[in-house]
Amino acid sequence: MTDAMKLVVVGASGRMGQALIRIIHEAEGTVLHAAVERPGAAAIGRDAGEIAGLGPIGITVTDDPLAAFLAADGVIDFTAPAASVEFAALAAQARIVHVIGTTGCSPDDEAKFEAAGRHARVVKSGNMSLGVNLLSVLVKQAAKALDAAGWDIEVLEMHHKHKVDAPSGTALLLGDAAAAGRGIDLADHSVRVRDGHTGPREQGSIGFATLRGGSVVGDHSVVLAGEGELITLSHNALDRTIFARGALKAALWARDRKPGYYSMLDVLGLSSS
Ligand SMILES: NC(=O)C1=CN([C@@H]2O[C@H](COP(=O)(O)OP(=O)(O)OC[C@H]3O[C@@H](n4cnc5c(N)ncnc54)[C@H](O)[C@@H]3O)[C@@H](O)[C@H]2O)C=CC1
Ligand SMILES: O=C(O)C1=N[C@H](C(=O)O)C[C@H](O)C1
Repeated sequence: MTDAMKLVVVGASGRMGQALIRIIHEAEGTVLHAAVERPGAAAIGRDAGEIAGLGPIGITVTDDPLAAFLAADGVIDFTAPAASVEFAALAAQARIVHVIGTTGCSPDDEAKFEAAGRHARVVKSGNMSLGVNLLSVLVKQAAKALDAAGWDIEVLEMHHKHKVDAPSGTALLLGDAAAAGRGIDLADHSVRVRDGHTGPREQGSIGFATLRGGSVVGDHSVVLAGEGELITLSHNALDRTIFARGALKAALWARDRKPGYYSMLDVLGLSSS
């Protein structure tokens, strides 16, 4: 029997960090090896289980990621772009699995994650849930079937008031899926903001609309708007455990892979859809 996979949670006291600590605690096949926070964070020196609402589990939150990574099998990272870039270099150095859920990353950051995949097994996705990844396959099919002359594509999202990046990683993932279905590059066709006298909609563009408020975990819709009819493909996240479970699945999947840069579609066997 294989040993339980030893996982480090970085960003341990964040919303996702706490959800991950709880899920790892109850899951079979994984064990929490270490919990890491940024230097100066209030959680440093506290018990990770206490922070996640489990009661003490004997893992003290540290600000030394490399020491944690060197004796671990993988790291799960829902933090911030600059932190994830730093962790990617350390995970490559330690030759471990790096699951990255962080959103709002720049093209330059993405290039660094891909480079880290030469030594680490990196899995990155703007959304780790099964539902959103399946939705992206449906969006790609719909965008392919419905031509740009007759059908306009708009991506809508709403998140909690604490979210710092926009459009969400999921909205961009769904926009990418729509663009792939149309055989175009999202970067050349996206309209991320509209304000003032914008003129009529440009045919073939993919628009984004962002809402923020309250405690919404994550709602996404892709609207395909035709003459006299609308098709709406939607996903509503009701609980952060869907992302934490997906991240754990990704870590276990990546454990026996060769170094590389993978997506959640690879993990779920949907990459050729
Ligand atoms: N891909 C997915 O399925 C999902 C992605 N996310 C993304 O995950 C990220 C985190 O989201 P939340 O947990 O809601 O944010 P949060 O702000 O609650 O947590 C982030 C944590 O990372 C910590 N952190 C920042 N820099 C660090 C460093 N250098 N070392 C260690 N820890 C560091 C912060 O102190 C904080 O505790 C965001 O980018 C969010 O968009 C969130 C949910 C699902
Ligand atoms: O910040 C969040 O909360 C979420 N971020 C991800 C995103 O940017 O799409 C995934 C999920 O929607 C929650």
